[in-house]
Amino acid sequence: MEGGVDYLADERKKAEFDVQQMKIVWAGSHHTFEISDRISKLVANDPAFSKDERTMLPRKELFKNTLRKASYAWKRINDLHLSEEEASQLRFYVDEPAFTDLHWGMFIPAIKGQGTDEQQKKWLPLAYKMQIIGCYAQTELGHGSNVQGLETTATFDPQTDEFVIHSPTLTSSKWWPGGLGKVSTHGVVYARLITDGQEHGIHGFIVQLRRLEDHRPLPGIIIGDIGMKFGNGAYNTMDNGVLRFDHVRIPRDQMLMRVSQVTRDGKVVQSDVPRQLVYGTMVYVRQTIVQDASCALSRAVCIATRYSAVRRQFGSHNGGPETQVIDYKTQQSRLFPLLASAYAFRFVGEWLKWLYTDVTQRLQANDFSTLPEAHACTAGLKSLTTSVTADGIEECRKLCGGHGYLCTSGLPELFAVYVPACTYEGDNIVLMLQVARILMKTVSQLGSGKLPVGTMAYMGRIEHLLQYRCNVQKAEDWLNPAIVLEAFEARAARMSVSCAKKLSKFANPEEGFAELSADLVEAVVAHCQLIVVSKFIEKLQQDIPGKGVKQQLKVLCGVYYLFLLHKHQGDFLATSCVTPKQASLANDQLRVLYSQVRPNAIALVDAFNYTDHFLGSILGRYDGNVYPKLYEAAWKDPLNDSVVPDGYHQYIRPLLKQQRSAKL
Ligand SMILES: CCC/C=C/C(=O)SCCNC(=O)CCNC(=O)[C@H](O)C(C)(C)COP(=O)([O-])OP(=O)([O-])OC[C@H]1O[C@@H](n2cnc3c(N)ncnc32)[C@H](O)[C@@H]1OP(=O)([O-])[O-]
Ligand SMILES: Cc1cc2nc3c(=O)[nH]c(=O)nc-3n(C[C@H](O)[C@H](O)[C@H](O)COP(=O)(O)OP(=O)(O)OC[C@H]3O[C@@H](n4cnc5c(N)ncnc54)[C@H](O)[C@@H]3O)c2cc1C
Repeated sequence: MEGGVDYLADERKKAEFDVQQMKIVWAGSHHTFEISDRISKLVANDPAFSKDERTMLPRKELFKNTLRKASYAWKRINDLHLSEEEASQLRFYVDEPAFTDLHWGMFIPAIKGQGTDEQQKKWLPLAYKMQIIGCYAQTELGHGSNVQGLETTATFDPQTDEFVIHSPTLTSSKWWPGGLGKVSTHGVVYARLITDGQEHGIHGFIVQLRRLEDHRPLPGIIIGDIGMKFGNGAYNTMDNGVLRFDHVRIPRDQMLMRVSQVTRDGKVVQSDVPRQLVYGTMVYVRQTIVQDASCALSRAVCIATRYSAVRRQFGSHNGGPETQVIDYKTQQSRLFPLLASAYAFRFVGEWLKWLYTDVTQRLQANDFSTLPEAHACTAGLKSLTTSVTADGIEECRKLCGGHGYLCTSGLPELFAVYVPACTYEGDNIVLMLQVARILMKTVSQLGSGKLPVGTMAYMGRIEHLLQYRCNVQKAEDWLNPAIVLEAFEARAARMSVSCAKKLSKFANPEEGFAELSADLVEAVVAHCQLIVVSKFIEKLQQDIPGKGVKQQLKVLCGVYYLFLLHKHQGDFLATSCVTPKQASLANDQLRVLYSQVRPNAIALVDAFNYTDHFLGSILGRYDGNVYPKLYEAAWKDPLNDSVVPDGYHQYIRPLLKQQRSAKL
């Protein structure tokens, strides 16, 4: 502990639950806790992983530093014989976006999901040993969301048994892929398959981009970085790239052929797996993004909560200490719902990981029935959780007042790194509209006897949900999970049915869908919030050991759903799911829950088990020793290297002199 002082020690004494057990609940199991605890400390204690000056480095130095860290991380992974799980934790705690994220997170999964057994056998060992480094090259200058609109072509040449990869227009230049700009030797490149003059849609191809001998681009390839992105440090450690092909030839067996095959004579043969598997890597990554959302949000909340307990303003009586800002009800009403959301996203992320694993096992057994559910849940939850997290990080910055705006608070960089999550892996609105299509299809099939399944199963009780009347009489009734679930189900179902009714009035359904798309997005938000609420409630039905742990989670769950109910009162009232009186009782209960969170707030963020290295924030320091450290850090800024700044003689002195002579 810094100087032996723990400014948050009193706060920690107030905790009413077993923090160590909560750490295990947060991590998911003893096993994952043990690994993340050990690896996060290993990274934190290694000066080679220091991130002190990241926001002050010019781009070239910043990038070189990232290369150094990534190569050192790889060395540590090998020297210590880390398992795949430990290695991925190590990369996570190094906490610096790098080409390795795309290599392990998209290139390898794309080959695994879309390559045949033979292709996997050939490419995966090279990738696992990092003898080749790969990226995921899908998006182009002209098209990202509209994957079917990509323009890069892969034309089969039966003479040579090769594909010719070509960028026919400027807008067909690949644009954005991470790791592409300066590092990747290979890419899974998405292109329009053409055989015998006929188009066969978008497919993935493994294309070598750089020579393995000297890293120079292969003939016919133009490649580079797309330039600086938002924020200091932040995502600029990543070499998002541009790539153009001029009739580049690759062997036929480098088309990923699990979904469709091209034969020696140029025939396209469809496998019995659905075409949508070409989108499978995106489904995988969207699922991981939901888990990442809870990490990013919890990190911001940890900083804002600790600082809110350290910071005091106003309210001193008889010379006593001023009020800790965490005791202001307005501060609690902004902070505690975010704390509750971090826990809610953790549990829904855990569930989504289970769903994804289940779907993958079914796919391997040629059962494709749950693919639409996987698509709807990953797309919807990715959108919901990233939007709330991005806004939540910014709210945490405001909760930290002026000091939150300093880079040393860690919040500006966290925000800058995080916000593109609302765009990459599918723009959040575009993904919501995907879920809207599935919701509308589900509603339209309700009369056909086909019962909705999975997270849409509640729609099967549509008659009941349309008749539903909430019977909350007093504030505490809102603590009953069954009542809450029904209210959320009825709201989501009624909003979907209302959209479906309006849609049916349009002669052209596509026109109707476009016209009503803003309403549809609101219905999807209601549906996705229901999923998160229901998974939190399900979590509470499990056996959760540890003194007071389950009770704290019940309180957080209540904060999560009652905050949503309060924020979206308009929906609940407009659909007559609750009365104004019941909405007001919900808000009364919410205030009671805030006061129950208050004494446990610091312990609830300690349960994330983040090291000071990972948090990267003076305001969020474990010991709360904020002011001396802020003061100390200011003097490390390069601007303070000299007492008189560079430029004084050139600009300041003449200015002052001129004013002096004007006065005389
Ligand atoms: C981490 C940092 C790095 C970042 C990396 C990146 O960003 S990488 C780049 C990330 N880039 C992006 O994320 C791009 C975002 N854009 C897209 O994903 C697609 O272009 C689209 C989904 C918006 C439209 O697709 P489309 O033009 O094909 O048109 P359509 O809407 O007519 O759908 C046809 C059918 O397919 C179904 N279906 C759709 N997707 C999936 C799926 N994943 N799975 C299963 N199924 C899916 C859909 O439900 C429909 O089913 P139905 O009704 O026939 O039963
Ligand atoms: C940091 C970062 C990293 C990335 N990494 C990669 C990578 O590794 N590999 C890769 O291939 N790509 C990558 N991308 C690209 C990313 O996947 C795309 O930018 C993303 O899918 C959004 O597509 P877009 O840029 O075409 O947005 P656009 O679709 O042009 O979006 C612009 C606006 O139009 C709206 N809009 C678009 N279509 C519709 C519609 N049908 N209905 C209503 N509104 C609509 C959107 O909501 C948005 O407001 C990355 C992007 C970023 C920012």
